Amino acid sequence: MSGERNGPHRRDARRPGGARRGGAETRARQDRVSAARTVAYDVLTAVRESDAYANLLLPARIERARLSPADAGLATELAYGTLRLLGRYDAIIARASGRPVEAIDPPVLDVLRLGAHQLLGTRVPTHAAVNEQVALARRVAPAAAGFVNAVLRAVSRRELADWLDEIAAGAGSPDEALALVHAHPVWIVRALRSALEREGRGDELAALLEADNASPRVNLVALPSLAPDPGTLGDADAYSPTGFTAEDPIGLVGRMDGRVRVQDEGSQLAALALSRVLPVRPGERWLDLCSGPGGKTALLAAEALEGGAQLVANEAVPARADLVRRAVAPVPMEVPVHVGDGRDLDPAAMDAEGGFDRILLDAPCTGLGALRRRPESRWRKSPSDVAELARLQGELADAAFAALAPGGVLAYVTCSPHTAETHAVLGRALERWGDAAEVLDTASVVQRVARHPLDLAGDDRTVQLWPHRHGTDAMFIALVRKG
Ligand SMILES: C[S@@+](CC[C@H](N)C(=O)[O-])C[C@H]1O[C@@H](n2cnc3c(N)ncnc32)[C@H](O)[C@@H]1O
Repeated sequence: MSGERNGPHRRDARRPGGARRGGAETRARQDRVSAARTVAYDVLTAVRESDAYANLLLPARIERARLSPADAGLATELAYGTLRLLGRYDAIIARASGRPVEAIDPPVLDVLRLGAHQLLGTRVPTHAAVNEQVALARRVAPAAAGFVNAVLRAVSRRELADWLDEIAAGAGSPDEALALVHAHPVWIVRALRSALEREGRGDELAALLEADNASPRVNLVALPSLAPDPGTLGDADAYSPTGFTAEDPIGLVGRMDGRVRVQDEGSQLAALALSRVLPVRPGERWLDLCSGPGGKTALLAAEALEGGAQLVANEAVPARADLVRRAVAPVPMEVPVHVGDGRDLDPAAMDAEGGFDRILLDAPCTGLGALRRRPESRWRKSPSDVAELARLQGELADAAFAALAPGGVLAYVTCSPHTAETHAVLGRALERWGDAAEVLDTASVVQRVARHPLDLAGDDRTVQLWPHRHGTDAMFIALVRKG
């Protein structure tokens, strides 16, 4: 063993300049950063500097770097895990370095965050995590390599549980402690708590925050009548009758020509609540008002085809309207996709003079119900987004309700559980609509649609799904009938 180690040195020493080359080789080895870490670091940089979306950027970077499946998995874990838990790691780095993170150069801070995640959130051995991050620091901020080494060694000297106790103890309030430990902004912790408390389930808050920090499974939808039964393709979902998981989801999607798609189970239940609220009368007219990128439109189209209804889609953003066209292409029926602001909705221009029988308003929202899917999103949002979106949601709801035919049903859906976007928008809309509107027992409809009973809480008129309780995104669904 010692011979193996000494061999190269002896050989180098006999050659003129050999010792120098040996030093250079050692330095080169020390400076090596694995491709997976380089990709993860590049993604962190792009998210910080250019507001990039990690879930869009990462696959392209993985492909460009030609990572093996194992390295792609490591790069994904490092980038997503670091971004999700950023607030927690910043608090730990501040303590380990003895200075506020605002005083650390952003590129160096990203190196430290990536290192902290390897040390506290993965099984990467300590020496590999520290050495590679120091090598990365030498590449991106050479003067800070010693600092990175010292901080990461300090981080590595304690277990995660000890660090969490320490940052919780240093927090200014119980809410701030929860926010630091579970890596959510405080205002989001408060919003989620108040949504759970509204259902009498405030004690589930920690479970919800933890569920937001886990990677969601890849869930699939088999378009009814067009794809084989979900149970024959993989493991059927617990709740969605059209949903399932499979061993090789992406391969399966590739082979099924758009008839099998990636779709969250909660999104499927939201679309099915509308398509199955009542038996479909042939010739019914359906509208998907805010349809991009078209996940729910595709499912609605398959359901409309089965029942003999017609479907029209609308989307404000042209590029997203194109995605809707692509999503519905495998369904053998014509689904016109309009581009326009849903608030200016004109049923006559969509060939529905008498109004629509069913409208899905899957409203633009903060997406606080899908935090596990978009790792950086929680740090980018602010309470002012909520107020702005709530106004838009109310205006879209008014336009949708006005476009319903008598007896028609509106599904108001958000992938946010924030009560300002759910109950408050709905409550104010119902006041404006008065006796013309009746909220249906949405909970019974969703239970009837679901494969197995769901543990739903709160008011039966609306449904709130949750990642920690149902394994879905936190979708809100309310069915409203026009008198
Ligand atoms: C929550 S997403 C819809 C997701 C879609 N239902 C699906 O399942 O794939 C909301 C969509 O509304 C669009 N949108 C935003 N403002 C709009 C408006 N004023 N009118 C119509 N669509 C709008 C957004 O571009 C976005 O594509």
